[in-house]
This record gives sequence, structure tokens and C-alpha cells, in this order.
Amino acid sequence: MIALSVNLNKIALIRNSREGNFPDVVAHARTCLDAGADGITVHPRPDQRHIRPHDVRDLSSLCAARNIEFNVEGNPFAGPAGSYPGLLPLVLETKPQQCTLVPDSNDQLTSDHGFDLKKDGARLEPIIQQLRDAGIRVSLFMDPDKTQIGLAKEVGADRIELYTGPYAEAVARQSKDLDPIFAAHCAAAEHALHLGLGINAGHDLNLINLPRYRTLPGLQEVSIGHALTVDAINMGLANAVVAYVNCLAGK
Ligand SMILES: CC(=O)[C@@H](O)[C@H](O)COP(=O)(O)O
Ligand SMILES: NCC(=O)COP(=O)(O)O
Repeated sequence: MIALSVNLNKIALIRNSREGNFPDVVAHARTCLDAGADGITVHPRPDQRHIRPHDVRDLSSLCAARNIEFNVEGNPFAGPAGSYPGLLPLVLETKPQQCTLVPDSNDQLTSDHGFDLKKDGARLEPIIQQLRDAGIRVSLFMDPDKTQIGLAKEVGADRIELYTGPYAEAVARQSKDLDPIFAAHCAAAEHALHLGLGINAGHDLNLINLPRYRTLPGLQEVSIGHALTVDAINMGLANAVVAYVNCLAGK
């Protein structure tokens, strides 16, 4: 079974476009969980344009009460900014089951690459250790590069999250590069499995590109937000979650 963790960033983005609490992020999390989602993902950023620290706290409580996986993603090197305490203090306070470290710069529109661990490995290692000591599983956002995945193991990660943006784009463009891109993801996954790393994946996954990606060797979890939220506009949030759960199950 491949777990579906719903990313609620886009629900928070709509809320933040006005004053008030509409739509209510926690209520939408409940809808996702009631519809069969296996977990909730958020990706707070220092500019707080979508998920904010209070959302992380509220969703952490909800997921703990339901014994559901909570996954907090973000840049471990982004320090405090305004009322944003920084990823590490927020994660150590709220204790999600999983923290996915992502090498975003503060001004990025969205995540668009995995870690270069030749550059960042040494400064990531103590952060990974600190999170693991706190009982939090650590996943690293990675491109499908075998050398880099070997380094992910060396710096102490539990899992990798394969960055699926280029795969999704190749599907959307019906690109001739699709087969080699997916083959590279499969080779990276096989290598991760061989090293004993768990495998997650995410970014721009949708109902069109998931049927192939779900066949990735050893895939344990996908986190999906943008496309699922767009589908929810058409079919309703609960129906969208059911559609993704079924798609992941090959139905
Ligand atoms: C790591 C990743 O791919 C996601 O966390 C993504 O960056 C978050 O989604 P938004 O960019 O839509 O907020
Ligand atoms: N880790 C990827 C994620 O949480 C959601 O990415 P997207 O589906 O919003 O592109």
C-alpha cells in the first residue's frame, strides 16, 4: 500500500488571501482524513504565504489525536523571520512523525530541486541527528541521482523523497524524455532500497501521472497538494481524496 499524505498548503494560501479563517485548514484536514487520506503534509515557509506556525501546531494536535502521520517539510537552514520561528524550532516543538528537509531558498515560488549533499551534507548531518534523537523520522528531498542518494544514507536520513517535478512535466508534455526520466527514478529507488532507505515521492503528482509513478519500486508514501486541491474544486475535497487513494491502489 502506498500512503497518501495530503499537502494543505494551497488551502492555507486561499485562507490567507483574506482576513479570517475561511477556508479552515484544520476542518479540511479532517475531511481528508475522514475520506481515507493516510496523513497530512505541510510546508511552512518563512514568508508565511501559506501554512503558518499556528497551523503546524493545530494540525500536529489533530494528527496526534487520530494517530495519523504528520509530515512537516521545509528548509532547515531558513532561520527565524518575523513570527516564523524557523523550521527546526517549530518541528522540535510540534514533533511530527516525519520531517522532510527541502533545500528551498526563501524566495522560491515552489520546490524545484533536491539536495546537493556534497555541498550541504556536513551541515545537515547534525540537524538530522537532532531530529532523529527527538523521535522524528527524517526524509531528504532528492533528485534521482544514485551518488546523492548514497550520501543521503551516509548523513543519516531514514528516507528520501524523490522530487517528481520533471517526471510530471514530461508526462504533461508527452515528452520523449519520459521513459528515461522514469527509468532514472526506478534506478534511484532500487539503490535507495538496497541501502535500506525508505522511499517517498512528491511534487506535481496528479491523477494522470500517478498510475505510472505508483509502480516505482518500494514507494511508501506520496505527498500531494496542488493537483489534489485543483481536483477538489471540480469534484469536492472528499471525492478528490478518494480518487487519489483509488489511483494509488491501482483501481
Ligand atoms: C517539497 C515539495 O515539493 C512541496 O512541499 C511543495 O514545495 C509544497 O507545495 P507548494 O509549493 O505548492 O506550497
Ligand atoms: N512533497 C510534495 C508535496 O507535499 C506536494 O507537492 P504538490 O503536489 O503540491 O506539487
